[in-house]
Amino acid sequence: MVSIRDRKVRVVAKLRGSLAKEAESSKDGSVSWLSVYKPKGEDSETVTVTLVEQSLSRRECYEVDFCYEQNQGNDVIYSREVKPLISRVFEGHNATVIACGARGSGKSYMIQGTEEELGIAVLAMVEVLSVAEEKGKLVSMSFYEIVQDRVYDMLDQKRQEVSILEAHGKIQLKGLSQVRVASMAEFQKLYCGDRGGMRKLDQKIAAELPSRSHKGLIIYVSSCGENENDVVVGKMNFVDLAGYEDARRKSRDGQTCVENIKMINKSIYALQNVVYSLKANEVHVPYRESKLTRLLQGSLGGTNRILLVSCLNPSFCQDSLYMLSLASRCGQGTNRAISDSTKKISRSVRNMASISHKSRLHGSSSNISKKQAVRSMPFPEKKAATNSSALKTRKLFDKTGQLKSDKMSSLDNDLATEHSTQEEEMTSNTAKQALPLKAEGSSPLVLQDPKSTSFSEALVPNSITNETTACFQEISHNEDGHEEVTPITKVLPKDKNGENMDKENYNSLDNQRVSPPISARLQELSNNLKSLYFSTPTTYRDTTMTNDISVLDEVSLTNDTSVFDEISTLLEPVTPHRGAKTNDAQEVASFCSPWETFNMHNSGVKDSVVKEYLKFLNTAKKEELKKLKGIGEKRATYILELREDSPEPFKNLDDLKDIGVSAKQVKRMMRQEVGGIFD
Ligand SMILES: Nc1ncnc2c1ncn2[C@@H]1O[C@H](COP(=O)(O)OP(=O)(O)OP(=O)(O)O)[C@@H](O)[C@H]1O
Repeated sequence: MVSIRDRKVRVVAKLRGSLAKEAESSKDGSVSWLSVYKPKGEDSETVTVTLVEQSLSRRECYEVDFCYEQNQGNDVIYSREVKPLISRVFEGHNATVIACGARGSGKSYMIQGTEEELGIAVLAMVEVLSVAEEKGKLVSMSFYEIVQDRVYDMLDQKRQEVSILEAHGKIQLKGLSQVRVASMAEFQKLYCGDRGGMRKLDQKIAAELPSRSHKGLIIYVSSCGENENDVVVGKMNFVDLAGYEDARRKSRDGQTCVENIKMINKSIYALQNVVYSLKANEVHVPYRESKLTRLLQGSLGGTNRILLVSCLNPSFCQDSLYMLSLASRCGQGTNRAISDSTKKISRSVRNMASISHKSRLHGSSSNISKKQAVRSMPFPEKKAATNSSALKTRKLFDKTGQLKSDKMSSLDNDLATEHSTQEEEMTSNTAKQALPLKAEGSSPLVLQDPKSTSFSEALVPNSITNETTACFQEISHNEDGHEEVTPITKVLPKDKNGENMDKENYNSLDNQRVSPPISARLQELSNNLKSLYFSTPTTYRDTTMTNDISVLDEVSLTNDTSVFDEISTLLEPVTPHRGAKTNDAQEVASFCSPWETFNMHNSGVKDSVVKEYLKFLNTAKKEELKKLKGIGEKRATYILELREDSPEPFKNLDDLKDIGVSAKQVKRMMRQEVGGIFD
C-alpha cells in the first residue's frame, strides 16, 4: 500500500487564524462553522471537515488528508508537508505546492508569510539553500504573476510577458527570468518585496490591471553542467492562487470585474482538473486549459508531487466551502466530499443532478455518523470555438470507480439524499463542478468532460432492482461559466443471464447520436424483413427464399431501369442490390452482412412480384388477363396474339411496350397490381 507521504497528490486544509475583529465577533476567536474530526489525532491519514452552521439547516462533510487548525502555524505545515518534498527535489523530482481558497482565506500568509511568521515557501528556501550548499548544488528562482490568463515576469523591471512554448515535449517559459540565489537575503529581496525601483512600476501596473492574480514562485536546484551551464536537477513550485469568488453572486451584487473573476475561476478549475486527472491516473490530463496548468505541466505528472492546501476562513464563507469541496474531490481522483443534510426536501430530477450525488459511508463519530460520499469532480471549462454545441461523450466509470460504486451501493439505501435549499443553491452556484446523477438505490456517478456543452454518462449498477442504469448528463455552461446538467437516465435491458444487453451501446453516447445502437438497427431490420416476408404471398415468399434471384440480372439489363427502380420503390424504399450473382441465398447470407442479405431478400421479393406478373401475362387466359387493371378486351386479345408468335413474349417490363403500354402506364399498372397483392 502506498504510504500517504508517497502519494503523488496530497490534499490538506488549513484554517486561517482569526483576525482581531473576527476574534471579537466570536466568543473565543475559534472557528464555529466547521468542525474537524481526526480519527487518529495528528497521525490521522484522513480527516473530516464538517460544516456545522446550525442556521443553514444542513451539514456537509469533506474528507481531506489532513486539516491544520488555527493554532498550527506555517512552520507546522512546512515541516509536515513541504520539507519531505525538498529531499525529493534534490533527487530529481519536482514538487508543486498550491494554495487555494476563497478571498482572504490566508493563502498568501501561508505561502509567502510575513515578517512575524515566515511562509512555507520562505522556509523551504532556507532548507533548499542549506542542502544545496551541502551537496554543491546551485539554487535559482523565478517569480511570476498570472493576470487574465497572461503570465508576467515579476523579476523583470518591465514585467515582461512570458510565453509558454513546448519544444520536444518540454515546456519552455520564454521571457521568464531565472535568477541565481545564494542567500536568504537575496531571496527575500526578490520574493518578499523591497524590489527597489520596481515599486513605482508595480503601482502603475496595479492601477492598470485587475488587482487579483495568481502568483507563482519556482525554486530551481541545479548542478553545474558543461560550459558552466546550469542543469536543473529538480524544481519546486509554490502557487498562491487568486481567491475564489462566486462570479454570479458578484454580478448580482452589481460588482464590476466579473469577467476577471470568471477568468480566475476558470484557471482555478483547470488546475483542479489537472490535479484530479493526475490523481485518477487519467490518460488525458487537461494541461492545455489554462496558462497556469501549461506553465506547471513539467512539474505535475510522473514522479512529481503535488500538495494542494485548501485555505479556510474562520468565519462562514460559502466560497471557502466550495473550494474545500473541490479540493476534497480531486484528492483521491474520486470524490470524497461527504454531505449529510438534516432537511428533507423533494426536488426535480434536474435538481437532483445539480446537487452532489450522495451515498452513505459509515461514520466514526457521533455528529458525522451519517455521511454521504459525494463522488463528482470538477471539470475544466473549455469554451468551444463557437457557441455551437460541440457534443462530446466520455465514458465515466473506470474500473476502480465501478467497483467502488458497487461497494457503495450495497450500503444502506434508505438514507435520504436530500439537501437544503442553501446547499442546492451552493452547488448550483458551483462553477465547473461536474455534477453527478443518482439513480435511486444506486451508487453515484463520476462524470467527465469539459466542453462548452458536453455529455457525460455512467453505468450505475442498482443493487435493488439488479438493473444497470445508464445515466447521461447533458452538461452545458451557462454564461457565468457554471455548468448546468440535464440528466437522462435509461434502464438497460438484460439478457437471460442478467447481463445488460445494450451496455456496450450506451458506453458511448456517440452511438446514440450518430446512429442508433446496433441492436436497435438489427431489430429494425429484422422487423422490416419479417413484415415484408409475412405480407408477401406464399408463392412469392417461396420463390424468394428458395429459388434463384437471377431475375435481378434480367431486370438490370432492361433499357429503362428507372422504371424498375420506381416500381421497386413503390414496393419498398430500399435500393435493390444488384451486385451479387448467386443462386444460393444461404451462401449469400454466409458471406454478406445481415444488411446485404436482407437487401437481397427484399429485392428478391420485389423481383418475384414482377416475375409473377410477367408470367401471368405469358400464361393467363383472356378472361383472367382482363381482371388485371389496365387490360381490357383489346389488350387481352393482343396479348394472346403475341403469345401465338412467341411462347414467352413478356420477358421483362419493357416488353409491355409491345402491347401499347407506356412506361408511365407500366408504373401505374404495377402500382395498382402490386398494391392489390400486398393489400
Ligand atoms: N494564520 C493567520 N493568522 C493571523 N492572521 C492571518 C493568518 N492568515 C492570514 N491572516 C490574515 O488574514 C488576512 C488575509 O490573508 P491573506 O492575504 O493571506 O489571504 P489570501 O487568501 O491570500 O487573500 P486573497 O485571496 O485576497 O489573496 C491578512 O490580513 C492576513 O494577515
